[in-house]
Amino acid sequence: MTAPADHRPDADRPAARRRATTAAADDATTLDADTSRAVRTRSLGLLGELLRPRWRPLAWAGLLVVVSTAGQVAGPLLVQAAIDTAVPALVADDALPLVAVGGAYLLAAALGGVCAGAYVRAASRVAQSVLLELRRRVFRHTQRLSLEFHESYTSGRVISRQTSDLEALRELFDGGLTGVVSSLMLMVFTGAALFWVDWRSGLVLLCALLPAWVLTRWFQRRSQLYYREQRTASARLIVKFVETMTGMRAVQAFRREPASEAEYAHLGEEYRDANLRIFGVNGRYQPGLVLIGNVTVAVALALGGWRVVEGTLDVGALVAVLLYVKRFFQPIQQLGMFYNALQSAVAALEKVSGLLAEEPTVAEPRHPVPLPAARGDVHLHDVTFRYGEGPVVLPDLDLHLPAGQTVALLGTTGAGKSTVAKLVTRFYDPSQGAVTLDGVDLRDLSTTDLRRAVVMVTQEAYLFSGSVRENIALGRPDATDAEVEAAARAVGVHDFVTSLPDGYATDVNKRGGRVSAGQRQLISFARAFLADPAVLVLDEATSSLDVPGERLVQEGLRTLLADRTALVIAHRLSTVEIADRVLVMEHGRVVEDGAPAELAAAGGRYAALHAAWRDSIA
Ligand SMILES: Nc1ncnc2c1ncn2[C@@H]1O[C@H](COP(=O)(O)OP(=O)(O)OP(=O)(O)O)[C@@H](O)[C@H]1O
Repeated sequence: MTAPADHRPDADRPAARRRATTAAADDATTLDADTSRAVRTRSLGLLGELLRPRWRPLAWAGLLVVVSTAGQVAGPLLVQAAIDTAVPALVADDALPLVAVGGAYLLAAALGGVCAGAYVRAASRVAQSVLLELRRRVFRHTQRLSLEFHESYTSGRVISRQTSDLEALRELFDGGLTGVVSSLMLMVFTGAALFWVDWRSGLVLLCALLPAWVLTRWFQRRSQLYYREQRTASARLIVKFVETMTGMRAVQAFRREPASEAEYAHLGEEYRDANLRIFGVNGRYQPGLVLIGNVTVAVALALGGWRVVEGTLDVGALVAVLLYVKRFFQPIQQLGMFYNALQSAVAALEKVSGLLAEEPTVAEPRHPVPLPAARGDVHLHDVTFRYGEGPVVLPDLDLHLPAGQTVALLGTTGAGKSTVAKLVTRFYDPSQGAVTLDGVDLRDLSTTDLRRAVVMVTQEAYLFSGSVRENIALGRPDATDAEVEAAARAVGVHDFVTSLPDGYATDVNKRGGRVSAGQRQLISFARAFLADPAVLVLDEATSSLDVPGERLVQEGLRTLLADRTALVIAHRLSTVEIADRVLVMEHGRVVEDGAPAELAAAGGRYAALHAAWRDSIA
């Protein structure tokens, strides 16, 4: 057995810092400078990782955008050449220069257009493949994360990572990003062409850049904050919606509809306000830029006109200058608009990269110890356990479950029964001590060996959409029809399945395929029976079944538990009676341990519980 300290993942990294930069930081709208930098580095790192293997198509897209921008920027230069050179030549009866300039104009426009189209197609292909990979990664990674993560990170938040955040990135990639790149390119080329035509007018443009820059910085700071707020508000809205819909039974049973509606409406208002703040800041930024652009055109016109009169600037050059100055501000406006999508996408990327940076707390061992055929000897060696930084739930528990024994676990609510189950199935690792299977620390087993050897059947007996057959074969998809049927027969659910409209092919979620709570449990027993683990952990359903239903489930259970180590969180007397051994827990400690008949006679807690059960049946 290895020392527990060796198994702690990320032991050298302060937990608080890790938490602050990963998914836990999601709800924060303001981050301190260090965290903000760490979040940015992480997002850029992710982006780099996604783009690096796609450098060839990216380089091709880059080439196309350069050619298309050059084609567009050539226009005013050709207009200048037409006015200052070709028209005077035509006046002197030489039409050739004008034909040449006209032809060049057409060629530049055609080249610009064709390359712009090709660029959009090339860039979108890269963008779509990046999105597809990100979508897959988020799904794969979320599935890999330990139960601890899923118990603390609500499903609504996971859903918004996969939906609205990836959607924000899609919006950016689809419309925005290609536009941002071509706009930036257009600005650089236009500025350079302006200096080329007349550097003095270029200086006028440079002066105008200062107020434009100040305005843009102001806009950036504001909108960054507002976009974070907007995304947080949107995630809260989704969380509330998902929670209400998944807990609909409780909502309706306790008539929580008005309260839920009020809370949802409040969150909706917060979301609306966050959006309004974004529009407010946009509404000031864009007209501000237009104003700066128009003032610059006016100044360039006045100065240029003056110099034309003086004879130091040609009319054609003045026209080209005005066209360039006007064109220079168009992409800035476009950038301003794209900035929204960019902000939204940056915030989304921060969150998605946070989720991807979460490490499974239950880590896969680097050098797993093989355990091809487990016997099922389970031992909790002096286990102490607490959830995260919370109070100690299990103080120093030493428990041995010999191979083949059926153990019923009883105790008051909150005593720690499910926690023991989660440790035996390694959904959590002990804070101190170790859990071993056939003498091997669970932390040293590969997930495949562990899940083959130890299976947990939970109260909910979750059925996935698909056929009954697929549901039974969940743990062994390669099982033959005969094996599936044999498992169903063994636990006594075969007759029920054959009575369904399409037998084993019936879709459990379709009409006619609806199954009762007891049948659902039997199907999940058949699933566990087929998986044939050495150790079975079962959280028995508390739902009361009718007497024939209960008898059926009980018989199924008896078959399922035979010949394997079983730990059953028992809620029924009949289950306890088929157990070889009963453990009664209280405040994380085992207070009674023995054969059911022995404990019933001993007059302790189990005896009292046993008597109460007997009375309730009588
Ligand atoms: N995910 C969790 N995070 C933090 N604390 C938890 C978590 N799950 C359980 N606890 C706490 O650990 C203690 C033991 O809980 P556990 O679920 O093991 O009890 P139990 O005996 O199975 O109770 P029940 O019969 O009600 O299911 C309780 O005090 C509970 O509040």
